[in-house]
Amino acid sequence: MRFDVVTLFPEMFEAARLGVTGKALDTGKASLKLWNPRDYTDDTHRTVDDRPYGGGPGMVMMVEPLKAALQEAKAAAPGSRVIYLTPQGQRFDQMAAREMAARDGMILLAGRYEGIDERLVDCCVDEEWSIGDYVLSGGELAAMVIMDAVTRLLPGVLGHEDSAQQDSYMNGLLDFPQYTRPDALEGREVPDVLLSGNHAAIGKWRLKQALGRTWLRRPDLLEQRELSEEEQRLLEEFIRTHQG
Ligand SMILES: NC(=O)c1ccc(N[C@@H]2CC[C@@H](O)C2)nc1
Repeated sequence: MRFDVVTLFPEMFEAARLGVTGKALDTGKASLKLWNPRDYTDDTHRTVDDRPYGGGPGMVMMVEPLKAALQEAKAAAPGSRVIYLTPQGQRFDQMAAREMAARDGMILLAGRYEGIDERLVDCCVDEEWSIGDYVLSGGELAAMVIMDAVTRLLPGVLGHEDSAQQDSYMNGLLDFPQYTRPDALEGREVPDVLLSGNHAAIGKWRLKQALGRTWLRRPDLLEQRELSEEEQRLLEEFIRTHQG
């Protein structure tokens, strides 16, 4: 997976070199190259933004430096589509992460200020994506969210292969509760089943908890998900005990 990012703040992406994403970069499962539009200016002030036509607050990123940076990135990553991070984009979710993880790479365009000149979107952007209905001061954090969600799905990146599969949203349910040592803490105990070593019972308990939590917190997710006979029974059991 090749990530190319067009950004005025390449230093922000040092964060991607930590943790699971850092390991993916170190082992070559992913690569990251940063392209700064400021390096593609030709004036002494290295100008990348200007005032908006039609007036209004703030500044807009100019086409030429962005286009020049994008063209270099495209030459270096010919098969990669250009993704612009923006609240106007389609909503990113786990399904989109799975689809993107199958690609060879992507070029992520992170804007700043009030946004980018629309003619850059028209000429050079293939897809617009949003990580949620809120405004950020730049597209960089949205780009890193997508990079993280995609990288952890790449084969061999997560220590335990099926832990990505177990993740909430991978099977359309929220995650079951997790516990680790000590087994008793200020009178709060770890559920006995988890200490039993009975893996069938543990699996059933976890599925029941995932179903129950989804029912309690995100009933909308349940509506979109077919339940098997066993899942339906486990959920009904959860609801009965939940209602006391
Ligand atoms: N919700 C999101 O994914 C998102 C993406 C980008 C963003 N802000 C940038 C700054 C200027 C313009 O390029 C857009 N805010 C929110």
